[in-house]
Amino acid sequence: MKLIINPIKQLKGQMTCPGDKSISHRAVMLGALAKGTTVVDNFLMGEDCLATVQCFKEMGVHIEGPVDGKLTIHGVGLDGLKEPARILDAGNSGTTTRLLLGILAGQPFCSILTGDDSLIKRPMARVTTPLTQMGAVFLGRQDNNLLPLAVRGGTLKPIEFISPVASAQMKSAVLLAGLFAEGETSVREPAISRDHTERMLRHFGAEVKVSDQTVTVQGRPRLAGVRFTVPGDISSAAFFMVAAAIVPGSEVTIQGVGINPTRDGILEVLQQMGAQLQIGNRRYQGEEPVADIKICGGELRSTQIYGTLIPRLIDEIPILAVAAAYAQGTTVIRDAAELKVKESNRIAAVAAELRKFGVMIEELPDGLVIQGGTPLTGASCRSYGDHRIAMAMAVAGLSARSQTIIEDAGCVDVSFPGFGDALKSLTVE
Ligand SMILES: O=C(O)C1=C[C@@H](OP(=O)(O)O)[C@@H](O)[C@H](O)C1
Ligand SMILES: C=C(OP(=O)(O)O)C(=O)O
Repeated sequence: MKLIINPIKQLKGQMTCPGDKSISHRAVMLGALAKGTTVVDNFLMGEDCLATVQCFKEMGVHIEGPVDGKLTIHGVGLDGLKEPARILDAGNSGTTTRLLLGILAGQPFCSILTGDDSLIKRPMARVTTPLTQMGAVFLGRQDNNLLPLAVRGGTLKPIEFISPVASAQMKSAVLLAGLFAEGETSVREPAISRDHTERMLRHFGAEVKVSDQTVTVQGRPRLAGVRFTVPGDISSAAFFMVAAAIVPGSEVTIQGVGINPTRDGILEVLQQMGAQLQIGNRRYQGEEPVADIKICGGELRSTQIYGTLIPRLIDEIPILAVAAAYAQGTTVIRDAAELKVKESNRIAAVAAELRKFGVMIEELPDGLVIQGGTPLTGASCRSYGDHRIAMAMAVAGLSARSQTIIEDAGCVDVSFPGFGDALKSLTVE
């Protein structure tokens, strides 16, 4: 599938974004491990979350839907998963893989997990190493670093894990494994990463303590099914926030966006860049804060993005690089080496594709330097099979001087099915 983007006059109107991807994955996982029924509304019907649903069905969990965003999970309890007869396929999803490895580590059975061409290149030793310390046995290429991975789980012992990277996937893998260990399992991070696992564990009835950068979970909790609505995904809203910000005269309101403080770095950065952004109607959906976000087009200025802000906006860096290309001055992004091990090497992909629009951009080992303010020409872009690169480059084309084409853009369905239609519905040509 190709996305063809013609320069537009304005973006105007109201929209909602699909459900949060991180929260949707966790809802399936904890719903399966709970006793009783969990009903989730606004579940993300993206390919990544559907892969998670399929993996749990393979382990004997009865799941209905998703139909129109409603998913019903008939939980089997902490000890109720069954040995899967088939290889579990996480598709393109790092979150499915790493969190599921944490759960598989605690199962008294054998399982094999694999994924697509991108996922089988992404590092997994970051989770298999602590999970091995807890007592799980893995077999995989490069010292248990690469999928496909075979897992023999079993009785686990709790650990105090000091994580070298601020990664919610690493933290969550160890905390989920900690559910199957007697006693307290803790994870200390160098900076705080998204805390959806911690919030949702509490919602299902687990005991979770947080102090500074350390999270502790008490093993063998009684998890009970819950009902909740998944907030709109701020990482999907990000494309429309930046689109509205860079196209003069635009005015877009995105309703029901998750604004969890461990995820809201983009709001801070866009405000620093001078974007006209209003956050209103703040409320809670379950354990998660949400709000309506209104954003209007105008002049942007460059900024610096680094340090503890990075984990709070890690998935928004490709689209923030597009905002930087339209901003006056030089934007510097540092401390983001993690971008090299996402669905693509996002530092290299953003640099290569924005150069095609005529943007002066330099790659750093851990970031990017972007010279903004020069008008962009249209470009013919690759997606690298990476949903966030495809959507970021589509947005870059909205205010360019000629047509932009994104090849191989079907990958947007990983996190944002209907992205193209949502864009069209707000476009004033
Ligand atoms: O836990 C999660 O749901 C996620 C954590 C982040 O990855 P890392 O933990 O690798 O930083 C993020 O990039 C990913 O899209 C989703
Ligand atoms: C990095 C991402 O996801 P995952 O790690 O789950 O593949 C993402 O959605 O940008």
